[in-house]
Amino acid sequence: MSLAAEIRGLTYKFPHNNSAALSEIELEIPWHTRTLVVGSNGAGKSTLLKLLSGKNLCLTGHIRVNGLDPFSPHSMHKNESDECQITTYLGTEWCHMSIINRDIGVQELLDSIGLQHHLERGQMLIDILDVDVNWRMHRLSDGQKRRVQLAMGLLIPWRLLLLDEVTVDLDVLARSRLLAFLQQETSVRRCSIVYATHIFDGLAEWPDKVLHLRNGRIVQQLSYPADVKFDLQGTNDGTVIQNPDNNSVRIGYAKSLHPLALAWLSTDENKLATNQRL
Ligand SMILES: Nc1ncnc2c1ncn2[C@@H]1O[C@H](COP(=O)(O)OP(=O)(O)OP(=O)(O)O)[C@@H](O)[C@H]1O
Repeated sequence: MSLAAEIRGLTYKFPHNNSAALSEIELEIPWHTRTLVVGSNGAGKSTLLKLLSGKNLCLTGHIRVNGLDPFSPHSMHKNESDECQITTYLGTEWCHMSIINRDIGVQELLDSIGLQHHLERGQMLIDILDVDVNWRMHRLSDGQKRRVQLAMGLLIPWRLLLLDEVTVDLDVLARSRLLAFLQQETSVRRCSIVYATHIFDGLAEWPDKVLHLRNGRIVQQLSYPADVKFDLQGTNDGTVIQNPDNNSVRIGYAKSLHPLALAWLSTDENKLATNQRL
């Protein structure tokens, strides 16, 4: 299988919603890559990740993850010859589930998902995320719960990891260690990551590709290093210069994707305002 994921001609509408949440999506995710999805609230990021994870059924278009339809029962379970599960989706809802917010220990939770079969990986995640296995879930802060979710969610290796804004309440140290771990994972084993976020700290050189979603459409895709250059010499703090002759951008001064996200979302807002006036 040459691609981790492939989407062709995907258009998706939620029931009782007249406008499409995603329109005419064409996307290829090669193995060993990290794709960052950028877009304003409601742009379609979560919908895209949920369709890739098989949580929602795609009726118009074609989605393959690891060569399989993510909605088919075959892709839900681990293949016996493969130690990995096909997709892991980690979203923000987990921390609010009542089953998590009760008097249960972290050790019990980790044991219940098979820590004993992944002891070395489990210990590494516990260290990276600074999780205390003696914690009781009902006494944890949001950020501590998030760390437990990530330690549990990443325990069993995956082929495609879908991260839906789940690093938002981590402290900077845990987030930075986690990003380094994820980068290492995609370089040492056959897997890829798609990560939707509004927080761009520490992400300047983390992705291989950045996708800009607007109103459910992919309006730009930048590949590293060809299309993204950081101008460390310039004095024009945070200016984004779009090359009119090709798909590339030059990001001024700050080695951060924050200026790029800001420029993209401001364009989206201006386009929306123009469309509303018409
Ligand atoms: N369950 C649902 N039923 C109907 N419409 C929905 C549903 N979930 C999302 N939508 C609509 O689909 C569009 C895309 O939503 P989505 O949640 O994918 O956006 P997002 O980019 O993840 O936004 P955010 O940054 O706010 O998380 C929005 O217009 C939203 O109103």
